[in-house]
Amino acid sequence: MGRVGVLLLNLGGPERLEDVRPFLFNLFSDPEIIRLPIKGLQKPLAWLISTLRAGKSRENYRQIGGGSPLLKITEAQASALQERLIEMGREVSVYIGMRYWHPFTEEAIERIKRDHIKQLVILPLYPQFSISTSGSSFRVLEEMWKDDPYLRLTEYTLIPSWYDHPAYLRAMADLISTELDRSSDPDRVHIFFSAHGVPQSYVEEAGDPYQREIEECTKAIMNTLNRPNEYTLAYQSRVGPVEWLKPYTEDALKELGEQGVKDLLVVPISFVSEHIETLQEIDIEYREIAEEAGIEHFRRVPALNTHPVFIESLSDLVVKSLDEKPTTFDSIARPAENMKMYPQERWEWGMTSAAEVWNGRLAMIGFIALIIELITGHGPLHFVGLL
Ligand SMILES: C=CC1=C(C)c2cc3[nH]c(cc4nc(cc5[nH]c(cc1n2)c(C)c5CCC(=O)O)C(CCC(=O)O)=C4C)c(C)c3C=C
Ligand SMILES: [Fe+2]
Repeated sequence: MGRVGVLLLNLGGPERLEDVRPFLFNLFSDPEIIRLPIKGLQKPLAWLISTLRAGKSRENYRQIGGGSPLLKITEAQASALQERLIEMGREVSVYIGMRYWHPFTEEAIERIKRDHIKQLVILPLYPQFSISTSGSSFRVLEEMWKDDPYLRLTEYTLIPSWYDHPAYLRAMADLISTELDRSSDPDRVHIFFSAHGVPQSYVEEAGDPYQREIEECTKAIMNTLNRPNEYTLAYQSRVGPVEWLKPYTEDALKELGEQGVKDLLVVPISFVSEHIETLQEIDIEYREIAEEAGIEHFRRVPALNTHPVFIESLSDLVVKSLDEKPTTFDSIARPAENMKMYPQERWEWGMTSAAEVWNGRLAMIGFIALIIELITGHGPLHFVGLL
C-alpha cells in the first residue's frame, strides 16, 4: 500500500473583510448554488449578486471580528484527526480542501499529488449530504479525476454523509446535556434544532436527500440524548426570493414565543464548526427575534469543533473507509436514486414554472443593470471586464 491521505472538504469562509466579495463571487459562480439555463450568464449574475450582497455580508463578518473562523477551526480538526489516526497506528496525512476560499480543493489536490498519496479518503465536514455542499465539492473532484492521469491512479473512497454515526450522535447529545444541566429546570427547556436551509426545489425537484437526513439526524440525536424535553426543527439562512425548506427559523421562534416557551436551547445541526451562521445569525439576529417574541432564556450549544468524541467519530469513519473497497464518484456522489446534481438540470422549454421564474429573474437582472448604468455611467459588461 502507498502513502495514505484524508481530504477534509468544507465550504471555506473569508478571512478578512476584503475577501468577502470575491468569496461571494466564487460561491454564486457555482452552478450547484445557482444554475442558469444559459451557462454564459453564470459569471455576470454571480458578479451582480456578490456585489449587491457584499455590504450586508461584510457587516455580518465585521460583527464576528472581521472574518470567518472556519479555516482555523478546520485546521485544528485536521490536526486532532491526524494525531488520533497516528495513535491508532495509521500513518496518514490530513489535507483541507475548501470549496469557495483558500485553501481551495484544487490546492489540496496539488499537495496530495506532491506528497505521492496513493490512497485517499474523501470526508466532507458536513454530516448530512446536500447537492449544494458535499455534492458541489464531489463535482469539482470528479472533474479533476477525469482530466488528470496521475489522479486516475489514486484509489479513493468517498464518505457521502455520516449523520447517523454513533460517536457523532453521542458528541451532539453530550453538548446538549451539558447545556441543559446549566438550566435551573432542565426538563422544561425547549430544544430548538436549527439546520441550514436549502431551496425547496433541491429536495422536491432535484431529489436532494438533505431534508430526510436532517430529520433522521434530529430524531437520532434526541434518542441518544434520551431526555424528556420537547423539540422543534427549523431551517435558517435563507437567501433570495424562492421558497426554502420550512419552517423558517425566525417564524418558528415567533411561534414558540406565542406558545409561551420561555427557555430555549438552540442546537445548530448542519455545521460542525463555529462560523458566521452560528456566531452572527443565531447568536445575534435570532437571539433578538426570540427575545422580542418573549423567550427569556436563549442559549446555544457550541459547535462540535474539536470535541474528542467527535474526532473519534471522524477517525472511525476514516479507518472503516480505508478497510473498504475503493468507491467511485459515479457510485457514491449521487447517493439518492434520481438525484440530479444540478437542481435545474431538467430544463423544459415553454411556459413552465421554471421558465417563468427565470424570465422574472432575467428581467430583474436587466432592470438592475439599467439602474447601475444610469448611476455610474458604466454597463455590466464594463464591470465584468468585457468592455
Ligand atoms: C450544511 C451547510 C450548508 C448548506 C446546506 C448551505 C447551502 C447554501 N448556502 C447558500 C448561501 C450562502 N452560504 C454562505 C456561507 C456559508 N454556508 C455554509 C454552510 C451551508 N450552506 C457555511 C459553512 C458558510 C461559511 C460561513 C463562514 O463562516 O464564512 C454565504 C455567505 C455568508 C452570507 O453572506 O450570508 C452565502 C451567501 C446557498 C444559496 C445555499 C443553498 C443553495
Ligand atoms: Fe451557505
